Amino acid sequence: MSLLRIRNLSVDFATASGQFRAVDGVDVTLEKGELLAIVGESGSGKSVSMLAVMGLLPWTATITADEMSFEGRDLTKITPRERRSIIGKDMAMIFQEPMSSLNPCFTVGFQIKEALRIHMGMDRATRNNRAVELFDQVGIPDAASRLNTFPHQMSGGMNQRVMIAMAIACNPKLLIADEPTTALDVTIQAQILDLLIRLRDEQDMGLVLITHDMGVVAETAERVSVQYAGQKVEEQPVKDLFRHPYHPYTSALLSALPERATSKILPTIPGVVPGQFDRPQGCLFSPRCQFADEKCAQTPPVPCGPEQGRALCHHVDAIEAGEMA
Ligand SMILES: Nc1ncnc2c1ncn2[C@@H]1O[C@H](COP(=O)(O)OP(=O)(O)OP(=O)(O)O)[C@@H](O)[C@H]1O
Repeated sequence: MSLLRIRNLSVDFATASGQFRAVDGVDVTLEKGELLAIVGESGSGKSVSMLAVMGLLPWTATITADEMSFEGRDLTKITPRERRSIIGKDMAMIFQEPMSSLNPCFTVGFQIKEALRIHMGMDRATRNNRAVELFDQVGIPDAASRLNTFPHQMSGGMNQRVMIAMAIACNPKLLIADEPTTALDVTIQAQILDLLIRLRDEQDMGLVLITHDMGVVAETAERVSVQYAGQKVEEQPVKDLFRHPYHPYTSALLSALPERATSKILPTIPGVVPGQFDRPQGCLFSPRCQFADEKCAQTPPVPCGPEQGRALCHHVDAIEAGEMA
């Protein structure tokens, strides 16, 4: 039984200017202890798909899925009470901006102990000991006295460690990290990623890492799912994806990596991810794809087989054969 299994997930938002499909038929499978990276540019629906799993989307969102299960439990059918007992305990999520996720009015110690009180039912002394232990575990120096500080008295990196400590406080089986290092400087980024991977190894939890950074993916993940405009366009083990991407969007993302650059100017992908009003009729990547033809513009593609990374493209074979150059 998979830890997380999602089939054909779609999310539509009701907006002042009509319905907007932010996630379109996405599948995600995660096994116990596995590290899956979800990559894609801003606006590709990475966060919304995981917020749907966590039940954290606003009322304007309509979620549909053929299956959305956690350890075999159907997340679409559980009561709000059951959901509250799972979220923050068995399933936890950390966000990009620690300062906007922590409550500025309470000390970080109060916030972590509150999670331990509600989910683990620990008494005051046990909560305090566990909070110190967690701060030590995530590398916060002088843990006991740090419990009494407010978020604004700590650096961004330390606050992100507090967020991680809170997320792992109840030994979650699944941790979703939504661009956990984007707001941090490069040296701290590496420390936070190392910390997440170490915790994954120690606690054997499933980890979903949402990022737009292919460099981070190369260093951390085991499997990669590439999302574009709300759709999954390719999925492969990380080594295979870097060696042989099948979807032109994946190839373009990889070509934009500085270490793969063949000239002084890094290649970019022209244009932007389509929004509510400029969604193409056929392949959503077609307006930006160098291989797109009339068929791509008119007809939505269906995914290829697993041997071709389930690439959502009409021309995988022809591109490989060099017929579309
Ligand atoms: N509450 C909302 N109402 C309407 N549209 C929304 C809402 N939340 C997100 N969206 C839209 O859904 C799309 C996908 O957003 P999402 O945040 O999942 O993208 P992302 O791939 O995670 O990007 P980023 O890297 O910037 O977080 C975007 O076009 C966004 O504007």
